[in-house]
Amino acid sequence: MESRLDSLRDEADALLKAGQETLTRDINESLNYALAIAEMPALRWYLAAQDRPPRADQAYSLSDLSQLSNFLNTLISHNPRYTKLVLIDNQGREVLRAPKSSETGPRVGGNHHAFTDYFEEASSLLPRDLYISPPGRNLQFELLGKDIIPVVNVSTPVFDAAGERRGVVLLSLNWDYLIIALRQAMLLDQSANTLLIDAQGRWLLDEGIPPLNTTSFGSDFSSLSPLYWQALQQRNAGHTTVDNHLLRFQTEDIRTQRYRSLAGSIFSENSYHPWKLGVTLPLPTWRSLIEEETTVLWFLLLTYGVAVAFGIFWAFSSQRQRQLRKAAQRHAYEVSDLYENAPCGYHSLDTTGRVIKMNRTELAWLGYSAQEIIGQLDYRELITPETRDQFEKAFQKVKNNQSGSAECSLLTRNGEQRHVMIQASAFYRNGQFVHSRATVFDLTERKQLEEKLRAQAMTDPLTGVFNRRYLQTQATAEISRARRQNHPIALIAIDIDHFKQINDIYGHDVGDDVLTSFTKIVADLLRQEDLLCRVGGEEFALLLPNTSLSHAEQVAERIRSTAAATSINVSEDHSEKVLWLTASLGVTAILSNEKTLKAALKRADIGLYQAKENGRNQVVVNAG
Ligand SMILES: Nc1nc2c(ncn2[C@@H]2O[C@H](COP(=O)(O)OP(=O)(O)OP(=O)(O)O)[C@@H](O)[C@H]2O)c(=O)[nH]1
Repeated sequence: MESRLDSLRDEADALLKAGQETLTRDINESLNYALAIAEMPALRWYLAAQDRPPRADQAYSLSDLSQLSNFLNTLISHNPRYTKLVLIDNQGREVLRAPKSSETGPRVGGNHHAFTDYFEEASSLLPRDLYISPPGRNLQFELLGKDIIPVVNVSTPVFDAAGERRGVVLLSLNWDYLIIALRQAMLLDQSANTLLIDAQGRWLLDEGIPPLNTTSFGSDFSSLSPLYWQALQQRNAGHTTVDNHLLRFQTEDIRTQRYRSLAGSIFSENSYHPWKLGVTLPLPTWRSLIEEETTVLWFLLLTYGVAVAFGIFWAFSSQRQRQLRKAAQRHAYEVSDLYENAPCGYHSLDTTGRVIKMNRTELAWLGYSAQEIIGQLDYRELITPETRDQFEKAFQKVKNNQSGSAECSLLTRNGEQRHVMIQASAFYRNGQFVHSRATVFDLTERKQLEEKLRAQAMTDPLTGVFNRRYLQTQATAEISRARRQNHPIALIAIDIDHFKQINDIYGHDVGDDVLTSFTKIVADLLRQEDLLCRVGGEEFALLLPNTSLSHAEQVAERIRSTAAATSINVSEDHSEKVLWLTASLGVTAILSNEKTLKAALKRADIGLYQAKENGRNQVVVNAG
């Protein structure tokens, strides 16, 4: 926009300059024309001849004068710039007029030119001085063809060769012709409008300018358009903005400015000068700029398109970036959550074994906070001394960039132990061990389950005492220990008497209750190291480590007597019953040469059989 304004100013300068030159050139030419005519010798002589008859020795004959008249007639008739040429004598009488046939101008007869401004002014001027009348003033209109046109009268005095004043030459300029030339010179741009206003604010052109299109020559422009008038009055020349137009104007005084000829002084009426010559150009708007410059339009459209495309791309890409960022955050959170809250423990140790990282799960197992462990403790301090060796071996392997695993027991803060499996590998960088990466599986529950299963496999589910299988496994160990320690070891076989009757009378469930109660009666009589096992339906075997045969007999007798003296409460069909029962027992010692229980069991069974045979509720020792 700024550059368009600059170029608009340049354009206005150029147009104004063209107008100035046309105006100056045309007026100058007219002035020179008038001077040249006034100095024609034939014309001087012709004027002088008006006062006295020509002498025979005169250089010019009457026919010459006729030729002069024809010459001037032809000159003016063929030059549309002038409407007439008039020679006036010192008395103001018209002595010659061209064109002869012209009916233009006020018909001044007699010496009536004597009272005109052009005659009065020129009559007092020196040779080569000129007078210019204001355009179209008073009687300065002429009928040309069918139009009444304004004229400017240019007059200059005529002197003869002796320097005697002989009259005045009047040349009338066709003002329309002059301003058409002016406007043509300034109409290079269709949107440009020309202004020419005299010092009184009179419009000197034939047409107005928008919006004062109806203005015509002689209108009082100062009151029709005060805005323009005010702007023109403020300075002699310059640029200004009026009514969305750029106005470039210049003060023109044809009496003084740029007049290049042999003329002397130029006179005119002061109140009509100087004129203001100007040009207006509409100020550019964005719309006009775009209309003028389709490239600008395309550029703007392109810029707009690129901006919109970039905006859309940016919106999509930032949305995509947000989605990616969110996905990355979610992923990071999931990874962190997986690490921290996995069902197994994770930790990393530096080369010395110090904990540098540990997840929440393992911290929870151990009962410590991260601050208490990370960077503070050697992992070895968390392992029971019994399993520390296994850890150490595995850790050395890991430091050598191999994978290592160890089953260890961890010591928790509250003194419990957690049996774990640690599997680890190394994080190496540039061939250097940086830290270990270990996964810790808690085997405590599995261990407990294993023990439970093992215990179940060794236990009689009804009575809770050991079963036959356990007796056989454990007996071997006990026998070997007894032999090692040279301690006696004894075995008692126990069988409840007439148990079948209990089942038959009270039912199998009551039989089960009786079995359980009997077991408790026996177990309560035993030491911790004694091993009571249910080896059959109502048969029990009792292994007594560090017990002699005689002592075993005492134990057997105590069992028998207690069982016989202890009532057993059972319920049958919602009624309570009290039962009494007895048991038969066979006692034997495990001999020092026996490695298994087999023979001893047989002996004890024989003793038991004898007890049954002897009437039941008794103890029989079978020493073997
Ligand atoms: N309720 C119950 N009965 C059992 C169980 N195991 C075995 N019995 C029963 O115990 C009874 C054992 O009977 P027998 O071998 O004839 O011996 P008894 O009746 O005790 O006679 P003696 O041993 O000769 O005094 C059988 O009826 C078995 O069915 C058990 O787990 N529960």
